[in-house]
Amino acid sequence: CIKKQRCTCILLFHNNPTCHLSCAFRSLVFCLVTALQNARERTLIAVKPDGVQRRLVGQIIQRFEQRGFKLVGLKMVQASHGILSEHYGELRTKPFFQSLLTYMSSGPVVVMVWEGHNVVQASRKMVGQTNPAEAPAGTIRGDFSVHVSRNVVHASDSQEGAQKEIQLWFPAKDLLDWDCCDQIYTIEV
Ligand SMILES: Nc1ncnc2c1ncn2[C@@H]1O[C@H](COP(=O)(O)OP(=O)(O)OP(=O)(O)O)[C@@H](O)[C@H]1O
Ligand SMILES: Nc1nc2c(ncn2[C@H]2C[C@H](O)[C@@H](COP(=O)(O)OP(=O)(O)O)O2)c(=O)[nH]1
Ligand SMILES: [Mg+2]
Repeated sequence: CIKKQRCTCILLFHNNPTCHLSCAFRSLVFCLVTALQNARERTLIAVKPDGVQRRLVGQIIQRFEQRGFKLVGLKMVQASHGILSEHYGELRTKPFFQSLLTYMSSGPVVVMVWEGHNVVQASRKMVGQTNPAEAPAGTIRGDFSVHVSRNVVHASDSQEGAQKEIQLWFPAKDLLDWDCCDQIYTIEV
């Protein structure tokens, strides 16, 4: 007698009070689990070589922290063409693909995994359009960049993409599950 659709649980009442109670309990558990899963959504953010060279790492991290997201993985790496070709596999046929790899491997990148409610979509909005000329002021690209080939930061563009990119850049053991003491003040669980 429970119909589940995402977190919307509809109870269809009938005459058996025991079953009614157990249904209510199950739907409550389902809602809690769904809320926790949403809160654990993760995305991959990378400060590209131009962002590192221009000492923008701190300001970029600060934007994600102050929005209320939780940092669960962080490293600085000199990325190889191998990992970058996989990361940008969908752009393989684009005319700028080789120059993109050259630019992305030209210096260190700071790669991060951020966690939180709706983090994939929210971070795309915080980052702004691919072409900084179209990115509004207030977004990272809109505030810190002028040209599409030097747009400072990467953000996963879907939950599926985020999962693949996180697996590509981080072994699971390097991602930390930790309790944020302010979590109850940033989402409703
Ligand atoms: N026309 C272009 N000229 C130069 N570089 C480009 C161009 N279009 C895209 N790029 C580079 O390729 C990257 C990947 O392009 P994509 O279409 O995935 O944009 P994005 O998703 O906004 O960026 P990213 O994947 O790095 O977050 C861009 O971030 C940018 O660095
Ligand atoms: N040089 C050059 N680079 C480009 C062009 N289009 C995209 N890129 C680069 C910048 C992007 O951040 C990166 C990845 O492209 P994307 O995944 O389509 O965009 P985005 O996810 O970074 O917003 O590739 C492009 O037209 N020319
Ligand atoms: Mg992209």
